[in-house]
Amino acid sequence: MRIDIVSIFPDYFAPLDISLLGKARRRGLIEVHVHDLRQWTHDRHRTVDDTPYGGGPGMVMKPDPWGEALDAIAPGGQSADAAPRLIVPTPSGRPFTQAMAVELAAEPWLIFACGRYEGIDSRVVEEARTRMRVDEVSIGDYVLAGGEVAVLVIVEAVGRLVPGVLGNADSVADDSFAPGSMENLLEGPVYTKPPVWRGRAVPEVLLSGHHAAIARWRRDQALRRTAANRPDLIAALDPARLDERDRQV
Ligand SMILES: N#Cc1ccccc1Cn1ccc2ccc(-c3cc(N)[nH]n3)cc21
Repeated sequence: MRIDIVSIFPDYFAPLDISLLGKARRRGLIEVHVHDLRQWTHDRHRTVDDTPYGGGPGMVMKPDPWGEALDAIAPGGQSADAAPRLIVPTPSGRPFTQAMAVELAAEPWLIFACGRYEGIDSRVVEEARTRMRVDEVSIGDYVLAGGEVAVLVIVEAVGRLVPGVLGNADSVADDSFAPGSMENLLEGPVYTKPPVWRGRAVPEVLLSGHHAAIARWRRDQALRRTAANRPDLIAALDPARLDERDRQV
């Protein structure tokens, strides 16, 4: 997978050189190119923003630098061998979900546009749609100061799904919210050594070696945590998938 990221703060993406994604890059599983948008400005002040038409607070990112950046990064647009998918984080985008992460992990080439100020002139997305697939994506119902943090979130969620990046493929299949998984339940509690820590013992069942009982306990814990923190997910469960024991939890 190739990833291009365009931002006026390229240093935001230093974390992509470490940990899981850093290893994936060194192993050639993911190729990441970070670009400073200002390299496509031509004035002395390297201007990327201007006042909004129609008035209102703040500034808006000018279309010209973005148009030139996307032209330079994806000159072929939708040509056969280079079909990038442009992801534009915005508070007004479609919710980013695990299902979307799975979908994006199958793409050969993603380009991320990191807006700042009050956003990017809307004609940039409009024009990009004429030559590539574009997704405007929100990572949650809160407002960030720009798209960079959202891109780090998306790149991590997508990158870990790229085949070979995670050591143990099974852990991806067990992910909460994994599409096609039995149902959307939150992860239950996890434990490791020591068996007693500051007087707190690991639940006996996890030390029992009784796999059916362990699976049952884990499902109970997942149901309890989901009911407590995400009652909306419980409401969305298919009743047919809940057995008598589940209903008692
Ligand atoms: N746009 C906009 C905007 C609109 C109003 C106020 C502040 C901003 C700041 N901003 C500029 C770029 C940009 C990108 C993504 C987010 C973003 C995503 C999620 N899920 N929350 N925030 C915010 C971004």
